Amino acid sequence: MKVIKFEFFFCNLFMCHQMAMKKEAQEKQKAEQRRRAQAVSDIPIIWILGGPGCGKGTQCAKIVEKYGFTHLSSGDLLRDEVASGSEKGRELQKIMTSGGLVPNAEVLGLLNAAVIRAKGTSKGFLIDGYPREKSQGIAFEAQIAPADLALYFDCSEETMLKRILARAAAATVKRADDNEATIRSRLHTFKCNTSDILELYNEKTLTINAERDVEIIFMEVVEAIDCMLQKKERAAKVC
Ligand SMILES: Nc1ncnc2c1ncn2[C@@H]1O[C@H](COP(=O)(O)OP(=O)(O)O)[C@@H](O)[C@H]1O
Repeated sequence: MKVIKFEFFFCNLFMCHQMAMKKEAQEKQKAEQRRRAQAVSDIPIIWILGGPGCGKGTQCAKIVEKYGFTHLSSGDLLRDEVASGSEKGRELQKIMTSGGLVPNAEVLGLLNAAVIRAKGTSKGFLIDGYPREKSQGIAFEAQIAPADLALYFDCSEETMLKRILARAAAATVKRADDNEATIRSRLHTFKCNTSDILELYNEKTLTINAERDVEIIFMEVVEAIDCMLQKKERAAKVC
């Protein structure tokens, strides 16, 4: 009887110890996440939203030229993974050529790694093509850092379709997803998720009419970024 009690006591002690260790590891992980988020949140983060062919790429190039920000395109990061020829890349390619969304864990992992690589020298991040779903935005802000601004390039479906078809016809290197069926599917995926994102991030989103001249659109972009940078600077002084 005594032996059983003794064993029971040690078994409980062992379990308590295991639980305490697990809790400690979880706390450490949370603290590390907070530390990383703090380090990144000093750097401006801008989400670039809009459907395929809305002109995000053109505006991102102009923003990089003016502000020297780091441009991270989720589509480019995924295409790099596909080009690496890995098993994971082959899986991703299947989803991408269907016009659907790849699992967020993959995209966020690639973005997170790219942010970590660049954060020591970056003046700001342009996160292009992300979030594509409300849940992606929530995961990004919890795991990387809050976004300071979202720019949504609003464009009609006909214009986007026309632009991508024209771009595909002129391109020397064809993208596997630039055929009419996949473009329609990409437009559909975009349409299904965007209103939820705009609703959740309404306060930090500027909707820009992307059917106009590139330079006129860029003037609006610059105004929004300058305003955000001033706000961030003022907030840093108060802290
Ligand atoms: N944030 C994301 N979440 C899930 N899938 C993504 C994301 N970004 C890109 N992708 C995948 O990569 C494909 C190409 O993305 P992208 O180059 O941004 O093209 P698009 O011109 O359609 O915006 C998308 O159709 C999708 O399959």
